[in-house]
Amino acid sequence: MQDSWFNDLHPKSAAHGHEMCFTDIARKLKAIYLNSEGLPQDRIVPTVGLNIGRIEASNAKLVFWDLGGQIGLRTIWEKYYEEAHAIIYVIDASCPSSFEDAKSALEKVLRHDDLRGAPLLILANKQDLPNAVSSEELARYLDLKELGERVYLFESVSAYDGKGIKYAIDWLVDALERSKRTELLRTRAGNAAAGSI
Ligand SMILES: Nc1nc2c(ncn2[C@@H]2O[C@H](COP(=O)(O)OP(=O)(O)OP(=O)(O)O)[C@@H](O)[C@H]2O)c(=O)[nH]1
Ligand SMILES: [Mg+2]
Repeated sequence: MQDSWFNDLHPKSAAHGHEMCFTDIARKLKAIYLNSEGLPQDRIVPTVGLNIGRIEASNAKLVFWDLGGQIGLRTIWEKYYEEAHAIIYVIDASCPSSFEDAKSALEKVLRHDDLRGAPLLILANKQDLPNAVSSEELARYLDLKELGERVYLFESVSAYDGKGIKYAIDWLVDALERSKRTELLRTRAGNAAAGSI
């Protein structure tokens, strides 16, 4: 899972959960939406703190909080939940031995009260590799019981060739626009701004 970000004219956020590869996805997003390459692939290292990325997609300004997926860093994630508008969770689809861990970490994310109603985008990354499983297969492997009423999408992507990324982000922008949580967080941000005048 990685992390993400959103803020539009009215603040919008997406927290991202991630299981490897979020940073490369963020790099690809910048390449697609900002015509900028970001860091070269060989300069991307495991994320320890927080990387912040900003893009504009479908007239929404998105702010991504990219968090490290290493086990020892996951306790940091929940500090970002309350203000996140959505969750992007990136899974290395070419590495089935990591799915069990990805599943239990994601279930914990989904059980957290502070993320209630946040749309969930699960990216089955590394589709450029021949052994990667599709988003449908990944959904079957994970067999998430915690989805409840949550709006979610499993999508096959590759941070290397860009496959699926634009579709996934367009879906997320649409989900955010329809989300009650977005409304709630915007109202809260508006009230906080008014209170500080
Ligand atoms: N083949 C392939 N490799 C990828 C892809 N995305 C990321 N990688 C590689 O996978 C490794 C991990 O990528 P990162 O983007 O650092 O993963 P991360 O999720 O940010 O990792 P943490 O920061 O530790 O949470 C790097 O060696 C990347 O080059 C992809 O779509 N295809
Ligand atoms: Mg990273």
